[in-house]
Order: sequence, then C-alpha cells, then structure tokens
Amino acid sequence: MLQAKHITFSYNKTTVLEDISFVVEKGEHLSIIGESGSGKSTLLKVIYGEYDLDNGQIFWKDQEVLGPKYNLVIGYDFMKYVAQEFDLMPFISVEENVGKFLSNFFPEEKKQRTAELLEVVELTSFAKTKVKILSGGQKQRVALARALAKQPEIILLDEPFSHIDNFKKQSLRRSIFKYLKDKNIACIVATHDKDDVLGFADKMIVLNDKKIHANNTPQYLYSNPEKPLIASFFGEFNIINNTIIYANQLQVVETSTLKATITQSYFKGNYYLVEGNLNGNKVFFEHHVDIDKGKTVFLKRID
Ligand SMILES: Nc1ncnc2c1ncn2[C@@H]1O[C@H](COP(=O)(O)OP(=O)(O)OP(=O)(O)O)[C@@H](O)[C@H]1O
Repeated sequence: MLQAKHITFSYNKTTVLEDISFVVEKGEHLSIIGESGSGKSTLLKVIYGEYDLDNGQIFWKDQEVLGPKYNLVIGYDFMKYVAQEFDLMPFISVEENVGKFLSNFFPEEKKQRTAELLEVVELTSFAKTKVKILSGGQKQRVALARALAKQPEIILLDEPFSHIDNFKKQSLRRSIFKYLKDKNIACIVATHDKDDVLGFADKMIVLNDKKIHANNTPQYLYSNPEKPLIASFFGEFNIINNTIIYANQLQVVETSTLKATITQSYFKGNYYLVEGNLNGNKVFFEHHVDIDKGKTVFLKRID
C-alpha cells in the first residue's frame, strides 16, 4: 500500500501541494485529475522521490520514499514513473530500449518478456526499429513498455496516452490497464481525459488550489459532482437553480418551467449537443436531432 501523509511541497517559495493525504492499495488504480497547473505532475514526481518534501511523509508498505537529500539515486525498484517527456535511448531499437534494464544472464527470459511487453503496447512490428525514427505516440508506448519491464509494484503515469492518436488510444488503454490489473500492479495516473478514468479507475482524486478537493470512486463523483470543476471533467453541464445538471440529463418535453430559445446545435455523432438561452443564461442539452435556431423548447431534468 502507498500512503501519502500530509504532504506539502513548494518550488522555491511557491507552495504547489498542501497537506495532501491519500492511500493506494496494492493493485489499485487511482486517477489524479485537476486543471492544468494544479500540481498533478508535481504530485507524481514527489511520490517518485524526485523532490524533497517541505512536510509530510510517503510510504510504500513500510518503506519511506525519500527525496534527493537522502538518496544519491532517485527512485526505487518497486516503483516506476513514466513522465510526460520520456527519456529513451534514440540510437538503439525499440526492443533494446525495453530490454535495457533486464538481465542478460537470462537471454531467453529477456526475449520473452520484451516480446510480451511489446504486445501490450502494440509495438511488436516495430521491435527492430530505432527509437529515433518513431513518432511521439510510438515513443510514448516504448516508454510505457520499458517502465513495465522489471515488473514494478506501483507505476506512476503522467498523461500516458497524450501523444497517442484516437485510432490506437482505446485499445492501448484497455491493454495497458488490463495488464496492470492482471499483474496486480498499482497505478497512479495523472490525466485530463475522462476516458482514462471511466471504466478503469478504482478511485479518483481531484486536485484544486493545492489541496485534494475530492477523493472517491468515479461513479460517486459523476453522480455527486458537487463542484463545477468535477462536473466539467465528465462532460457538458448546466447550473440550474443552484444544481449541477449534465447536458444528457435534460430532455425536451411538451411543457415545463424551463423554457429555452435555441441558439446552436452541434453534431456529436449519435446525438446533437444543443445550446439555448434560458432566462439569459446558456443552457446545454443533448437531443437526437438538431433543432432550428430561434425555436423555443421546454426542458425537464431526467435521471
Ligand atoms: N520545476 C518547476 N519549478 C518551478 N515551478 C514549477 C516547476 N514545475 C512546475 N511548476 C509549477 O507548479 C505548478 C504545478 O505544475 P504541474 O506541472 O505539477 O501541474 P499539472 O497539473 O501537472 O499541469 P498540466 O496538466 O498542465 O501538466 C504550476 O504552477 C507550475 O508552473
């Protein structure tokens, strides 16, 4: 189990994280969300032991994770970290990068393990390719495979699929997160993407203004967003009578007290996101067809 206990961290005199506490159980998947600059990457780096804390402690099981003041070499064998900037060796091949830290004493094992990981990140056909000529997304996949090579107990992933195109992203995400669950590897994933969270994360932490705003399951936070910041992560929403209502919770009905004049319809594939004016405020709702500008509709909340 990873335990973060009352962590406070500052860059020079600027505090970025204040009194952060949470736990991650063995094999658990925790997502960290928050606006850009809220400190997600910093939190991962601090957990990795890249910086010394101002206050607080971090433990993996009984071992305290310490920063550079106490450790000559940053990092621990049980924990791997894949940063937003992945630092690969450009002049050797994909498989050599992945196998770099695996022992040469067991060549057959090394070969098998490398092949298994290349399959997880869907790069088998690039095994012999030099990393230098790979695209950004392919390099990100090599970095993921390399971090998994020595089978850590916990892995820290910073926007792990940010460079990967939509064609590959869905299947790669399933493949990586399934692999981590199957091997009982805990993960902490900093992300902006709700698709990295929904269906995969056991818990999610919302960082805001240096602190943890919420720490709960994605199901709970989706249903009880409490703050606009949380609702906005999941999708388009409205605040009507001081209540957060997602666009997909509003339905057009014959008559109601919510009368809106349509201003715009956006094609979204299997539905339209329709924008309207409700008592001088914007309102968004989902509808199966587009609605002409200027038309009046009545809306009702459905749950
Ligand atoms: N090395 C550094 N020195 C000083 N300040 C830094 C450093 N790295 C980050 N910061 C500042 O710390 C704050 C948090 O940055 P961080 O990168 O952790 O946020 P983030 O939530 O990961 O952002 P993003 O989603 O854009 O990646 C920001 O205000 C940033 O400017």
